[in-house]
Amino acid sequence: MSPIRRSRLGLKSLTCIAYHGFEIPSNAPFELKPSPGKGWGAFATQPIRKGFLILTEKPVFVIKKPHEEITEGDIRSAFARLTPGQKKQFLCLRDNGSTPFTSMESALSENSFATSSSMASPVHGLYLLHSRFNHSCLPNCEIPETKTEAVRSFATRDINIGEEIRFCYEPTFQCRTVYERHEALRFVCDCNACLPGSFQRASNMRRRLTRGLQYLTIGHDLDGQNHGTSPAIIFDARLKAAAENLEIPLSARLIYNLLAMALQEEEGLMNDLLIARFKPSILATVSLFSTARYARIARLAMTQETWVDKFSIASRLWGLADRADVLFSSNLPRSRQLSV
Ligand SMILES: C[S@@+](CC[C@H](N)C(=O)[O-])C[C@H]1O[C@@H](n2cnc3c(N)ncnc32)[C@H](O)[C@@H]1O
Repeated sequence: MSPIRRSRLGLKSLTCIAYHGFEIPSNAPFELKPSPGKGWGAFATQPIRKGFLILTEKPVFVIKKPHEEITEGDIRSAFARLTPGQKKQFLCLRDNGSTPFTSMESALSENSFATSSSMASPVHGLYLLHSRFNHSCLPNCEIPETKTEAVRSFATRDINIGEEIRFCYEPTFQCRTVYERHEALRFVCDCNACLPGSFQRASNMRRRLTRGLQYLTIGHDLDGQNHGTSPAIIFDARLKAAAENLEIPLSARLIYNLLAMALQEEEGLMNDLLIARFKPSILATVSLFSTARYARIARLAMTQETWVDKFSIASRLWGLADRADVLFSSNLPRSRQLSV
């Protein structure tokens, strides 16, 4: 049989065994192989310590356009500029490790990352290796947003040899129930938070609560909008209005922030990247207390080892009004940056 055949993309495609031809850096701590029920995936070939940089990867090509404006023609032009070796690897891409993609657009959307968080200059890059990482709602790896074209993955906990390396495809999933996650993913994830059982039930509750706590502290929902009743996140109309007007008192704001962190810790989602993202705003809230005794309690809370303990100490502030509350809510642009 000839190794060359016409693919459904209308391009000459190699009959390659999916992904065997991909060039993995010799020091990369993983291999690509089939992952039961998930096509192919990346599996640790050595123990990977928490915080370890797993892979830095440059894109095969980038397209500087919003995702919805990228056309088949844009991708064909980018493809035409590739080296023969890169073309060969691109043509080895398979939909979930099995069938050839039906269009260049679907090949790109399954294998790309948006690398610019700026709405003004969106960039989509095609990444052969990171696109092999499967999803988990309880991941052991994270690929932080980046403004550079190279994307990097980090271990968010220790990963054992032979364990699959998986990241969460959508950051808002920490606030979404299993039903909402599967609807967005369009496949059924098999992690502990998704499999029916007591962990899943507790997980749904934690994630729903985290979403509500975020609404209370940022003043809007995950999509940046204030929501009426559908879906109802905050049922108490006065509390909801206070959140949207950023009138939640400092004491409650700190408690909500710490409870959200404690819930993520309990869920198994806590990691150094998450702490780096949220701790500065929590410390900023702590620094705003002007009543000496409240400020002392807030600082004491932050010295505790776990987020549950931090929350537990901060709860002593519940219902207490600080002199800085008014200042805080009248300083909207600044206070919007101070929440989880
Ligand atoms: C970017 S690809 C990941 C690599 C892919 N498994 C492969 O063989 O090339 C994304 C696709 O992998 C599959 N997938 C990823 N995570 C999964 C999971 N947790 N459960 C089931 N399928 C998953 C889905 O079909 C998804 O559309």
